[in-house]
Amino acid sequence: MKAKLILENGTVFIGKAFGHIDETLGEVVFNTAMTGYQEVLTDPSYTGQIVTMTYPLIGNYGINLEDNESTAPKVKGLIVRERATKPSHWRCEMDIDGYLKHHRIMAIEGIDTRALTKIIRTQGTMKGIIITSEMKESEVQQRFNSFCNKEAVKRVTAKEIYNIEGNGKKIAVLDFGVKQNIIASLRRRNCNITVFPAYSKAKEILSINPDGILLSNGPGDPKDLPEIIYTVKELMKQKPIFGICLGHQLLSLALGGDTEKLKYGHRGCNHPVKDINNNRVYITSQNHGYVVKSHSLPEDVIISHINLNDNSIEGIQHVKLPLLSVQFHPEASPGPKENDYLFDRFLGMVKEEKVCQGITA
Ligand SMILES: NC(=O)CC[C@H](N)C(=O)O
Repeated sequence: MKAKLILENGTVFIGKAFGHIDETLGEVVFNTAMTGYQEVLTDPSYTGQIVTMTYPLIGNYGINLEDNESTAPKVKGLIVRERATKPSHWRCEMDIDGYLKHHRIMAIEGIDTRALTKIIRTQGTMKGIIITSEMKESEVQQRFNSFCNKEAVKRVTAKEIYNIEGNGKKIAVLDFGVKQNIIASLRRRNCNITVFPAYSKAKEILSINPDGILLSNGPGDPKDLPEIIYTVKELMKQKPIFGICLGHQLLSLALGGDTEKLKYGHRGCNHPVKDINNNRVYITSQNHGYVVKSHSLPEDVIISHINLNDNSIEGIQHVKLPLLSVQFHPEASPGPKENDYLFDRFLGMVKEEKVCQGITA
């Protein structure tokens, strides 16, 4: 069935609908990963967003149910150049069309994703709507005006506290939309994990007396979460903390820093980041639209990682307190696994090893 993608700036792309055929509205972003579409679809940080994959063929190895980053796709929609209709892989359990249909996610194929990406890159991230029937311009505008993603964390966080047994360090995970591979990375290190819903109070989290706290990734603007920033402020004086992506932004805000929206975000699997601690460059997996503002952090916070494409802040550490956070995804999924060492650095910090080296913020 013929479908249209209409952008907020008025550009119209014509393609063909697949997945769940309906109408969908979201913030249009692009991801440059060549593989890993399944992990992208199920990463809760994409809640409210329609993702364009810049790699031209998507779905060629199908979908397996083991590699998902959460129980269902979280994207608002998917845009591809070409959808593979005959996937081939020994772990393939279904094709992407069937998977999206099952979870009622709309997608569009046959789009010039290069042209679309160039628009986003030059004009910035904007809203978009995918429709299959005619819609008046005023109605499209109304849809755009109605879009709001402020409740995204509430939608994807755990509804209740749960525990995953382990005989290692006791780690409290604040779930803002946690990716499964963050949990798996802690499990591989035998941690005893307790996952808390995003709006849990500091007192509740501290009542289990964790050895360390992990602030997870998650969707939306960190500044929409003032209650959580307040909780982080209380926690950071008492326990070692590791923040990932949204968790890094929330920790930075709690420390007195500031965040801002990037023009078109960083989403992909090959972003070079320098770790100031060991002076090495790592290839990182990224998915964020906001970033910690340069020169906004207080003097006792140092920058531990920088992005070599645009020099933006990719990680921070506190000089006195055991606090560390990164903007990228050390758990990968999708992407290179070489940043996994950061989980060890965090657990080292929990064991009171010193990790403070960096440049003044
Ligand atoms: N992956 C994440 O945690 C994303 C953080 C935040 N929602 C952003 O877009 O910047």
